[in-house]
Order: sequence, then structure tokens, then C-alpha cells
Amino acid sequence: MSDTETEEAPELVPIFSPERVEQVQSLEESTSKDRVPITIITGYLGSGKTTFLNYILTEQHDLKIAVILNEFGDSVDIEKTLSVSSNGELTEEWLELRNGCLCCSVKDTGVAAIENLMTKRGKFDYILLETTGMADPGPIANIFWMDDALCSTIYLDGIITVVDCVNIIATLDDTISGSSEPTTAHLQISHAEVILLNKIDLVSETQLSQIKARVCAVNGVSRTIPTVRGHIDDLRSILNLHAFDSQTAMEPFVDRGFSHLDAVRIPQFRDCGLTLSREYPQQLVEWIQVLLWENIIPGTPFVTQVHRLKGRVVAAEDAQQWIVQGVRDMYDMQSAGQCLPGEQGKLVLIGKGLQLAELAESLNTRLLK
Ligand SMILES: Nc1nc2c(ncn2[C@@H]2O[C@H](COP(=O)(O)OP(=O)(O)OP(=O)(O)O)[C@@H](O)[C@H]2O)c(=O)[nH]1
Repeated sequence: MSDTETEEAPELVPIFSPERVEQVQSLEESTSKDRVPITIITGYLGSGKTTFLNYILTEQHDLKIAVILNEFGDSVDIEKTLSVSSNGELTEEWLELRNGCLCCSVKDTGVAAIENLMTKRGKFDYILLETTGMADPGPIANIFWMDDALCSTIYLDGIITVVDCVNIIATLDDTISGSSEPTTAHLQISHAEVILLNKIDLVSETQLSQIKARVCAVNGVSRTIPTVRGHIDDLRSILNLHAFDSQTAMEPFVDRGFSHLDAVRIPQFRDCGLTLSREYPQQLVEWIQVLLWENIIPGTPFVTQVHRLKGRVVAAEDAQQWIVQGVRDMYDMQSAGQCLPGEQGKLVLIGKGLQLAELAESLNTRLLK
């Protein structure tokens, strides 16, 4: 018999008193009955969060879901076009969709937006909140723990992180030089209960298993689901997880190690909004290609790294609108019908080395050629 086998087993001590356990149980019961669940959808810039939400908003299902879209910087009006384009309506108000869902674009994930939503209580039974691509979901999740008024009507059900399989490895590698801080992408993955490995149409099976291994190294306890454009056969399998019930009742996020992961500041990062006059899309595309593929501000020696590009381009000849979307070195352009009279285009860039004056001048020079 070894020494360890002769040692007495340690006495197990309950961590929580019977009163506390009772308190938790009653909170969990009220959770299911009286409060509306909210799931946070997070994921790095361009990973496919809005595409996933658009899928939910247009798919037929028996869920009445309210969606809150939160946008980075200046791109809210472009995003709105994307999220409600299937109905052809553009509005900042809450919009009722044909499948019973509600949709709204807000510039800020403030408590006010959620309180405003709760005035429409009864019209929905679930809330999905999309964070910006640069957000650490920890502090947002904290709102549903800290704010007493919100806690009485809403509870955090879970966090879903959308991963862009094409770019995730580069994004995870992209630490601030000399720093051991986790990147935003690490934080987003580490908080998730469910991780959508999205854009698998663009990677091989071998790449997918490498990506899965890398993602699981950051968070090995969450469920991973491979997706194309966020399509999930059984939406219910990722909702109503009650992922935080026991833990949130037992210990606030600050004790779960969330608070020290507070928003990682990436100093070189910035977003730039450029107003476009009516353009010749082909010239703009050539400019975008140099920017994304050569990583310089076209016609200048300035080095850049664009992580996300979104834009609405209005063609000079026929006032047709095009939505341009770029994620790192990939981009696509889709026709979005005729623009309204007098409407101009806009380009929003998020990344490093983005100098507004130089970008604007470079763009003008190229487009005036
Ligand atoms: N090929 C492919 N493209 C995808 C997929 N999912 C999304 N996309 C494209 O990726 C681009 C970015 O998608 P979005 O849904 O806007 O990404 P997002 O995460 O909401 O972006 P941000 O809000 O800017 O962070 C768009 O051009 C989408 O059409 C996918 O599974 N496959």
C-alpha cells in the first residue's frame, strides 16, 4: 500500500450555507418564470455576427426574438442597411419583422437601450445583443449582474462567440508587441459557452481542425459548432442555456476573473469614417485593393493594417448603391438598389496606421484620376 493510499481523505466542506443555496434556488426559479433571457453575441471584427443575426431575423421559427445591434464608431447606418435589407426598410426605431422578431440598431450598448426595449415587453420572449467586434464581453455581461433594475426583468442566459475561421489565427497572434496581454479575440473566445466556427466554406478540413485546436486551447469547455453564414439547424440548441444561473447567483463576475479582463486597449487601433461623393465603383475598388492587399495608404509610404472595412458606395452614373464589406485582405461588393436623392456614400475603416487626412487625400487623388 502506498503512502498516499494510507492518507486520510480530506473532509469536504460545503462552500455555501443552506440559506445561500435556498436563495440561489429561488432566484433560479424566478429566472425561468419572470425574466427575459438575453444572449450576448460577440466575436472579432467581421467574424459574421450580423450575418448570423440576419439569418435569425429572416428565418421562420416560433421564437419571438428581439435583437439589439451595437455598432463600432461610425458605421451604424451602413450596418442598418445590412440588417434590415430583406424588408427594404431603414429605421432607427424598433422594427417588427415578419417572423415575429424585433430589430433595432443602437450606437451604444447602454442600459438605456435595453430599458427602452423592455417597454415593449410581451412582444418578444428572448433578447440577442450583438456587441461590437472590438468589445470585451465581460463588462457587458456585468451589466446584467450589477444593475439591479435590469436584473429584475432580464437575466444573462449565455455568451455566443462567432469566430472567423479565415482570420482567427492571425487575430489571436496579433498581440501588442512585447505584451503578454490577451487580445480582444482571446477575451471573446474565453467568455463563450458556444463558439460558432464560422466561414468554414473558406477553409479546408485540415485548417478547420487546426483552428478548432487553437480555439479550444483558449477555451476548452465551450461547445464549438462549425457554420457557414451562421446557419444553425436547431437554434434552440444554443439558446436557453441558463449558463450563468448557478454561478451568477453564487458569485459575481468580478470573482469569476472577468473584471480583470476589462477592455483591452489596443492603442494603435482606430476607426476612420470617410465621406464619399458619388463614385466610380471600379476606381474605388482599385483603391481598396491596394489598401487591403499591399497594406499601405495607396500612393503613400504609410503602412496600415485594415481589420475591417464597411462602406456604402453610390455610383456616379446611375445612383446605384453598393455595399462593400472587407475583412482583412478579403472584400466583396453587393448591389443594394437605388439610393435616395442626395444621398452620399461612406467608408468606415477599422485597423492600425489609419491616418484620416492621408486616407482622405489618397482617396481623392485616386478617384479624381
Ligand atoms: N464566405 C463567407 N462569408 C461570410 C460568412 N459569414 C459572414 N461572411 C461575410 O463576412 C463579412 C462580415 O460579416 P458580418 O456579419 O458583417 O460580420 P460582423 O461580425 O457583424 O462584423 P463587425 O460588426 O464589423 O464586427 C460579410 O461580407 C459577410 O457576407 C461565411 O460563413 N462565409
